[in-house]
Amino acid sequence: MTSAADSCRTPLVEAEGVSRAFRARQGLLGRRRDILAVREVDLTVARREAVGVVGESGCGKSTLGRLLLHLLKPTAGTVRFDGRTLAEIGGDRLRTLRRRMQLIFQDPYGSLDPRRTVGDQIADGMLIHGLATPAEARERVAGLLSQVGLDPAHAARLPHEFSGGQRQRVAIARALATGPDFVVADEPVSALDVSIQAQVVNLLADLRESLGLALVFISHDLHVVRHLCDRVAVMYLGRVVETGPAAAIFAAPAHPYTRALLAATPSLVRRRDSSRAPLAGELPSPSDPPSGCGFRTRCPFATTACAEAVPPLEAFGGDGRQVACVRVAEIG
Ligand SMILES: Nc1ncnc2c1ncn2[C@@H]1O[C@H](COP(=O)(O)OP(=O)(O)OP(=O)(O)O)[C@@H](O)[C@H]1O
Repeated sequence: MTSAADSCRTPLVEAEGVSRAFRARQGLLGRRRDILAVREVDLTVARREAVGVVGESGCGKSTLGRLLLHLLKPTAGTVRFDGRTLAEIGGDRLRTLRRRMQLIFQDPYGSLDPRRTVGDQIADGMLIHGLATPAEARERVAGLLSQVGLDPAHAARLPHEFSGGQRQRVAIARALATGPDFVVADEPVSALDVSIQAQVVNLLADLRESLGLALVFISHDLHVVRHLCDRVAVMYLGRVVETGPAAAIFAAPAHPYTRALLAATPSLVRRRDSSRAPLAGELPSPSDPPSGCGFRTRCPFATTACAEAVPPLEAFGGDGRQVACVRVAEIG
């Protein structure tokens, strides 16, 4: 049996060697091919920790988020939640764990039923999991709405009666209704007007703090990730190429891809830093990645050695970071 102290030390979520393949057609009439959307990813999320997952479109961020929540099954590797391997449990035990993990989507309108009141939709999780009677659920819905900054009297409204930012607040209230300790937020503000993105990000930051949530925050907005996250995992073609404390990575990115990604966000770049050139060239197809390091075809530092083997993620810099690049020590 594990003691309470052991259980606090165990990461809440642990992905080990996780991969996920999809069979997909290339173009309208093309052959079916396997796309390895996520490749041999190791990632841990501690209790109360916020981990940002960043990278270009198609690099596997959403797939990884769904694997961590067991909404998708890995084709290889394991995901553990609170010390238990999710693929090995089922039935009631999995349902009990499920209420502790929630997903917040990019598009709150798409994830809310347009014909049901927001109150009923927020109450669903509590009723399905038997956490409350209908009367208790109504009361808790009112509390959740005020917790996310909405008027509790608006529980009887339909989703279209809210603005985009308010709808995302409703989606957050719905995710919190089952009392999760792990939340994956997949681009939760990118569909919103820029003027209200910060309000929703601040709400997420406050809720994380007050409720002690572990959060995986998937985003291509590096400013938001820097503001919100303790740690970052940078993905390229399904693999994590750099991971470590957010402050260290944003101050001095080590992997050539992280450097390029940050260089593409001008206000994050120190002036006259010539080691960071923005990304050149096309993202290779995930169904036909380059041999060796996936980034080598766009990397200004690549040599023939980079084509030979996939570089492992290795400790670098002594600040808790890991980098998958055989040249990282040389390129300074
Ligand atoms: N259900 C699916 N069937 C086939 N291919 C898929 C499926 N889901 C994802 N993919 C492919 O897997 C790769 C990774 O997709 P994923 O959505 O995880 O990336 P992402 O980094 O979240 O992208 P974005 O930022 O655009 O959401 C892409 O090439 C995508 O086309």
